[in-house]
Amino acid sequence: MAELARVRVGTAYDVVIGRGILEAAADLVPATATRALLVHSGALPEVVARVREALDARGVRVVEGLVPDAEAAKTLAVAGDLWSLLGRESFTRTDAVVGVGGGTVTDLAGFVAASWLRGVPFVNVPTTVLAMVDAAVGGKTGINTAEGKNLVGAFYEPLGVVCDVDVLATLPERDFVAGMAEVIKAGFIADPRILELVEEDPASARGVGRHTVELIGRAVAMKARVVSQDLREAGLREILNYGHTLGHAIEQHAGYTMRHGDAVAIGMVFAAELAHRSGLIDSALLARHRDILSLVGLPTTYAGAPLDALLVAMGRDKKTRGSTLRFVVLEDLAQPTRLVGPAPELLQSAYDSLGTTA
Ligand SMILES: NC(=O)c1ccc[n+]([C@@H]2O[C@H](COP(=O)([O-])OP(=O)(O)OC[C@H]3O[C@@H](n4cnc5c(N)ncnc54)[C@H](O)[C@@H]3O)[C@@H](O)[C@H]2O)c1
Ligand SMILES: O=C(O)C(=O)C[C@@H](O)[C@H](O)[C@H](O)COP(=O)(O)O
Ligand SMILES: [Zn+2]
Repeated sequence: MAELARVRVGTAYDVVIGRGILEAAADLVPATATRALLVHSGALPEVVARVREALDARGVRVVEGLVPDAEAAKTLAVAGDLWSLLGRESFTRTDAVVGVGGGTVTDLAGFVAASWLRGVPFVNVPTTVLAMVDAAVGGKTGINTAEGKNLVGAFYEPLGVVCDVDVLATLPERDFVAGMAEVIKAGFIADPRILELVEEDPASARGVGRHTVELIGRAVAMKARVVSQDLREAGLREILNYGHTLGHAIEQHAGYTMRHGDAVAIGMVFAAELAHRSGLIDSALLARHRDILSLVGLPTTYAGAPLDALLVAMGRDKKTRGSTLRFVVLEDLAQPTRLVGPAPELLQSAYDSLGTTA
């Protein structure tokens, strides 16, 4: 058991990154808790068993909250099933929710914790790269609706986040790489050293390699800095949405069958095209987007829908004001800004460029 890094998020909680540290999740559950709802998808029985045993050892009675895998977990029906379970088990405000899994599980578990009795303690045990660096950190919880991604949710912070890098050994490469989209996002918006590390050793972005722990640590630290200043997304926090305006619309259009990280990768290329075509970034920075995303195996092209089919969902993006779309774009590396109300022709030409490999 080794703790490798600890990142404080605001004044509220720590994200601990280490090896063999899963059991630490049980220590984060308040001493007053007599029950814990263990939310997981059944995909990682050994990981869940270790957390369950650690809770048992503390005298906390574990209630199994088995949910569907991936985006199928983030629905009103699944949240409703968990609320019913909490009701049947008479969960009180001193009891806890523990989410063990990828970002879909931690988003759902956090939302259920935020809404049950208007808020009960919860702990995150992220098991994907994406959940470690992003979803489990920062207090955004929620579910999807047919109309859009994360349209229902709450800002609600965990008591702590335990990232055990050892669990990534079983993560399929495609899911590992999808999580790296959010790490690369952190590189473009705030921490260019991330981009250098990936370019130097792309293997560390495809599976656990020599730079992986540093990549995770840097991305977590970046997110912690941002959310510590702007938990409720009054302004600064919007930068974390780089690539998400189009990305979320693609996910909704595809019926939530595409990996979030893949959609965000495409969305970042789109945002870079918007910035380049608006005279904000040069062709080298635009090319760096396509190059680094391709280097790790992320998609950079998309022709799955006409732009018109995505504009409705983009209109429901949380950054939209009235009917004015707002995109996070770069004006230079690590200098994010907003592009407000881009002309339809600009949107179309940037979008058309995604249909090619140019
Ligand atoms: N709340 C936030 O701030 C925030 C930030 C980023 C993303 N998200 C959300 O996170 C979700 C995506 O999360 P994700 O990419 O982790 O997807 P996911 O939760 O669907 O996990 C991907 C797949 O990996 C499997 N898996 C998980 N851990 C594993 C492991 N260690 N070994 C083997 N298989 C494993 C899962 O069972 C699943 O099939 C999206 O819904 C997205 O909207 C939220
Ligand atoms: O934490 C944030 O803020 C983010 O925007 C991080 C994103 O990577 C994440 O996908 C988030 O869930 C998107 O939030 P939303 O508010 O656009 O639904
Ligand atoms: Zn995201």
